[in-house]
Amino acid sequence: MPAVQFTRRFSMAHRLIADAASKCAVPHGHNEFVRVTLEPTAEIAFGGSNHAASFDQLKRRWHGFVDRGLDHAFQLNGADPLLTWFRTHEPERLKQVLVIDGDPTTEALVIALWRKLEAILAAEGLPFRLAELSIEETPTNTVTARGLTEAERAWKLGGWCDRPDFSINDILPPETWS
Ligand SMILES: Nc1nc2c(c(=O)[nH]1)N=C([C@H](O)[C@H](O)COP(=O)(O)OP(=O)(O)OP(=O)(O)O)CN2
Repeated sequence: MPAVQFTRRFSMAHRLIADAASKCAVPHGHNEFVRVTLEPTAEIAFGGSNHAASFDQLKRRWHGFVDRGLDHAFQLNGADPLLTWFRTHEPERLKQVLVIDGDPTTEALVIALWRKLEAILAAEGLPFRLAELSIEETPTNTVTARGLTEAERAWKLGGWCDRPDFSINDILPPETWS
């Protein structure tokens, strides 16, 4: 059955602190693209709508998350002292701070977004499975997943990854998640 593919652009900043000598330990940003491929798990209503779900149904919550959660978020390692700085001095900006267990690499974000989109598809009852998700970090660097391993699913990346809402960390209370 034909698969559908959607692409959304977002701006982000991050820094990678595991290697203190890396140029990426300094906060820097990218304009990125997230591309997802969804395969229908239900029959297309041939001769009727001729689709298993409209593009609007498929994209509404996912692109809502990209636009309202991911776009212009600062992605930080949960152990990064900058997180403490934001908690202490600019708590009002925490809604734009994405927190990951370990460095916020593009690989980690691909796994986090895979889990987020699966949660959204389940919550929306959409008859589709996620077949591929890729993030173009720069014009020369793209990271792609075509499924998750058991370890990637079990990784305690952050509870927000498995919630079908717009949250990007577990610091703020539930009333801020949508
Ligand atoms: N495995 C990973 N390595 C790196 C990541 C990552 O997400 N996963 N991210 C970075 C930095 O974000 C960095 O900004 C990108 O690094 P780099 O490839 O050096 O970027 P350039 O645009 O300079 O790449 P060129 O292809 O050389 O133009 C680093 N590493």
